Amino acid sequence: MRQKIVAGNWKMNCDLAEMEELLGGLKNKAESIPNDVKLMVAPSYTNLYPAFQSTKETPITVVAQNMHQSENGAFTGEVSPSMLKSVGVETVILGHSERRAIFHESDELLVEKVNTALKHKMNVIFCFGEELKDRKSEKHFEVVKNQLKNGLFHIDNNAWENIVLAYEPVWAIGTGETASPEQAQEMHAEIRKMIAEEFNQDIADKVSILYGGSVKPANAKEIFAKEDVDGGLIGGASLKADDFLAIANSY
Ligand SMILES: O=C[C@H](O)COP(=O)(O)O
Repeated sequence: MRQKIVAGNWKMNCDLAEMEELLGGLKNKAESIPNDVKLMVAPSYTNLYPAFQSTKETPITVVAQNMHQSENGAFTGEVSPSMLKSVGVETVILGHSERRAIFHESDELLVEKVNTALKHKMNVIFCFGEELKDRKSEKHFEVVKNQLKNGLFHIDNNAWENIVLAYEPVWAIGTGETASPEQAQEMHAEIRKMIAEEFNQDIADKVSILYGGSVKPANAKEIFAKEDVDGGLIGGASLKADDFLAIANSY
């Protein structure tokens, strides 16, 4: 049975007071979500420790949106894996399309980040997804395969225990345009096939694959109903407690 996950990526939103209000709304009703759904939130760096403290006795897991690939050193503005772990964070999102596009994170850099995270026994939510031009030219499977091959498929078989995948077609992120449940299912099934070919069927069957891109209370149920979709990585809709909980309750 694969772990179902609904994760909120809060991106560069919420100052401390706003986050506390949002977390308060989630904590009030977090017990209402199905037991087999793991609820995660990814606040900004400055809010990680207060979020961790505030959710200690709740089913909510706090994760980081990014981290540096080095342990420490002269990297102004960066945060290392041990810094994250020291404030209670065990999971990090890597490879988000905004990191790739705006901050020029390459596959090579992601290999380093993945290795560092695994070395520190952290869990990784590895994001990838094609752009609109790739889908229009029917290169979406190829693009996704290359992102996985070049950024993630170097890991050992046993490292898969610490990996969650998040397929996020760039054209669906923050645009209001969602991949159809069929498009999501088609890609997720293909990803599992790629993993079975490169690793083995058992790994492919066990890894959770989340869908991300304009998931909302109105469309979550249909998307989550698909066989190979194991949850969602939610941006905009995770910033409203009721919407985020409604998405988690769509299972
Ligand atoms: O990490 C989350 C994704 O970028 C999806 O964002 P969105 O739900 O606002 O489209």
